[in-house]
Amino acid sequence: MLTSLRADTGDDAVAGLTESLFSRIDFSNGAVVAISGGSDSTALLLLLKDHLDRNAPQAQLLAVTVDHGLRAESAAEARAVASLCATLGIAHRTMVWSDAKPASGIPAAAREARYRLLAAAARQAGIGLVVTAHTADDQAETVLMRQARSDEFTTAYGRGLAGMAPATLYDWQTWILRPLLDIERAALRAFLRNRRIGWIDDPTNSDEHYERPRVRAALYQGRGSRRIGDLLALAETAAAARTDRSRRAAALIRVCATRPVPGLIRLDPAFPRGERDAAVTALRLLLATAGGTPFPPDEARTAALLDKIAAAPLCATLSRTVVDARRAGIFLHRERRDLPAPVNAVDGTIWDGRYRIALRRGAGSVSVEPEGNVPAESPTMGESPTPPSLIAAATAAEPAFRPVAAAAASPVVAPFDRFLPSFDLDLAGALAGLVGARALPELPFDTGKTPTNA
Ligand SMILES: Nc1ncnc2c1ncn2[C@@H]1O[C@H](COP(=O)(O)OP(=O)(O)OP(=O)(O)O)[C@@H](O)[C@H]1O
Repeated sequence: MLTSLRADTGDDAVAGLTESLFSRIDFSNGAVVAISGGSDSTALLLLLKDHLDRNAPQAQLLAVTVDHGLRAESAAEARAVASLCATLGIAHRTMVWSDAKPASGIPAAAREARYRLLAAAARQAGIGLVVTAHTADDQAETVLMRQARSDEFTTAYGRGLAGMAPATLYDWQTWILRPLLDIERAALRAFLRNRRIGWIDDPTNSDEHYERPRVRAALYQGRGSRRIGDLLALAETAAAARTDRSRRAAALIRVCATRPVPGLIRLDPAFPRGERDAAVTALRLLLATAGGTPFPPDEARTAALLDKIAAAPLCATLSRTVVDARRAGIFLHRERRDLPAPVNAVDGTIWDGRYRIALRRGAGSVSVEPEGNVPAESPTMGESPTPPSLIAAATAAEPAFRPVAAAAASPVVAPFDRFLPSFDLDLAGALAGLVGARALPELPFDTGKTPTNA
């Protein structure tokens, strides 16, 4: 639903608005505001500053600008933002994207770099929260772009049509919140004019060589607000459906999945008989987690696999994961093909998409490679013995360090480790519990209402 903010808004109305935007967010560990100097992020900075001054004056507020180095003016623009922040008494930092730029796919690479640098600035300041100024206009554009790409099936119940999540966990560590998703850009600009604050217009935002500006132009040809309101309503319905399906998939995993040994997941034979959409979603995410792939396998292929599993026995591979369905259960483990070659273990890096490496303090040179052949023993897991050949196959794909005690590997939930949208928090938590990954960091917002759409 669109929230209104009008040009003639007085202090009381702004206080009411900021209350509705920010009061469910816990700022006690501070916040980074991602500010490009454009209208949206400048307005966000002012609104949040107002809110914190009134409600949490001790909270640390840090404005961060990423200088992508893609336009001649970018460094000067970052300085202009720094100077605005100095006037407002807000700490500011510029992070420079200094890596070599790719020949194509610049917007995606810039976005990737932007989140990495924003999260790094937050981490270095001891802040766990980044706030961005994505607006209702941005959300409507996202839905239009995804509509243009998706097929009928995704359009009906698409993950994509839910648009941007109001919150995303980045690197399983830093929360990115988007509190302005219900507010139109025009309203934010009116607010800035009212306060006599200027902003920078980035010419890339209207460069129709890029997809988003083309979609933006098309959006306004269809008469702004009404169209945006319709697209937001569509996104809200899709988000609710997606969150619901994701929660049912999480419940299925909690009931049906266990981990007999590291690297091996066992599903109860009842799993394929769960609600179909939830079972397909659960299986997609389980396959990606077991195989260490950032994207889950295709929905249609996973649905076909689920049908075959129901008619076990079966041994098949999807998403680098062997699926072995037999009387004792349905077992998933990393396939042996294309495991990483022996390499030097680097602290904090991810091995095979599945494990985060932590070197022990003072460890010298450490190598990591797959465990390889192990003798098949036959431990008994409660009442149901796990087939020893499966334990051996799963263990063979586990990481082994040399020297053995110089490092440790902790499991990660591959499809959500980088970006976890709030729609899937419950599902990510169920997967983390299953594989023994680190628990999710505490939520800095109230999940009962927005910003999780839950
Ligand atoms: N260079 C940057 N430095 C810091 N944050 C940024 C930068 N670019 C974008 N962001 C953040 O991401 C949000 C969305 O980015 P996008 O490029 O879609 O914004 P925009 O429409 O240009 O918004 P704005 O008018 O605030 O620049 C911005 O509102 C801002 O919070």
